[in-house]
Amino acid sequence: MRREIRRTMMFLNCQKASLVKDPYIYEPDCVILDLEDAVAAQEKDSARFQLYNTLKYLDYRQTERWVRINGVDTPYFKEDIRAAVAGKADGIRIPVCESAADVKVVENLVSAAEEEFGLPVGSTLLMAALESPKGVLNAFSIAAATPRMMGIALSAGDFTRTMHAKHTKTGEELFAARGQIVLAARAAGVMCFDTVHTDLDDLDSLRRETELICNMGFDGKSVINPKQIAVIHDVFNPTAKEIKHAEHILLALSANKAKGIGVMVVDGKMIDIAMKEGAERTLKLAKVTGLYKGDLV
Ligand SMILES: CC(=O)SCCNC(=O)CCNC(=O)[C@H](O)C(C)(C)COP(=O)(O)OP(=O)(O)OC[C@H]1O[C@@H](n2cnc3c(N)ncnc32)[C@H](O)[C@@H]1OP(=O)(O)O
Ligand SMILES: O=C([O-])CC(=O)C(=O)O
Ligand SMILES: [Mg+2]
Repeated sequence: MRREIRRTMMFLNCQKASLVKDPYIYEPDCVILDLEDAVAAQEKDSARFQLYNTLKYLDYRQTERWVRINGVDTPYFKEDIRAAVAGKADGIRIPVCESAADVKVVENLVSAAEEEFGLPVGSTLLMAALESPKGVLNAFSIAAATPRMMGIALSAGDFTRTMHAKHTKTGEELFAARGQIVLAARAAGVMCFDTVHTDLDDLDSLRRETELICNMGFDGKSVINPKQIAVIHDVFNPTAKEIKHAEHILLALSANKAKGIGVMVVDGKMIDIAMKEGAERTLKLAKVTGLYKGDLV
């Protein structure tokens, strides 16, 4: 099912039936059925077989279904694309994407598979994981490579490896990449996602990291374990105070517009037309998540 919001994209190892059978019970916005690094080299074929059957026969309810194929430099990715499209995945995540040309290679195969399996050409979304200096530097051309592009994501495991950087809890090694990715995504009009948090037991640092990327403008975060979902949703969901403030802004802007007043004070803050879109975004997110029942958006 297609989602408007994608706060969480949870990885599932396609090698493990126990993981892929019912992940929707944890209510992530999206799942990423992984054929790449979570799957051992000798298990690629059986994981792909399991992927196809999972997509075809299991009902993931409200959860959007993505497939992480193997990279375009591997012998596996062409069959991965056929299986994902045949199973009607919502989208395909391209790992270690380095250029718009990589996106085009995948897109051409996706179009061919859509024709082969009788789906409308263009119906499968794409997203790209940027995991190397080249990928991050090419973020804008990758994000703008095709109308199928849903978003771009930072993948810090491979990024820190290729940068010879340390993966820290404070994330200074990721500042430049995060900044570049969120800028490129907004310029191209696509979504952007932060990397997985690998420290499974440290939910406090997950919260701090999620607050950082939420404040920067990211739309969501990749997830490796169900216990990370509630923390991330909690950070992304607007608070009652934010919802009230957004309502006050929209009401004040509309009332003052009629009087010819452009700048005003709302809840102690200066407000003008520049704040309208942000307030609307807050209320839309609150509406989709069931936190706002009003009719201002
Ligand atoms: C750098 C990268 O490329 S990241 C992307 C590739 N990595 C992955 O896909 C890894 C995804 N995550 C996992 O496989 C697992 O969470 C692990 C291996 C990290 C930890 O596994 P566990 O120690 O079993 O986790 P935990 O004890 O918290 O599991 C609790 C429950 O959640 C389930 N669960 C754990 N992770 C997931 C997941 N990613 N998706 C769905 N269910 C999950 C477990 O099956 C378990 O269910 P149960 O109670 O019915 O038995
Ligand atoms: O996409 C992710 O966050 C996981 C990943 O592949 C990486 O960190 O290299
Ligand atoms: Mg990776």
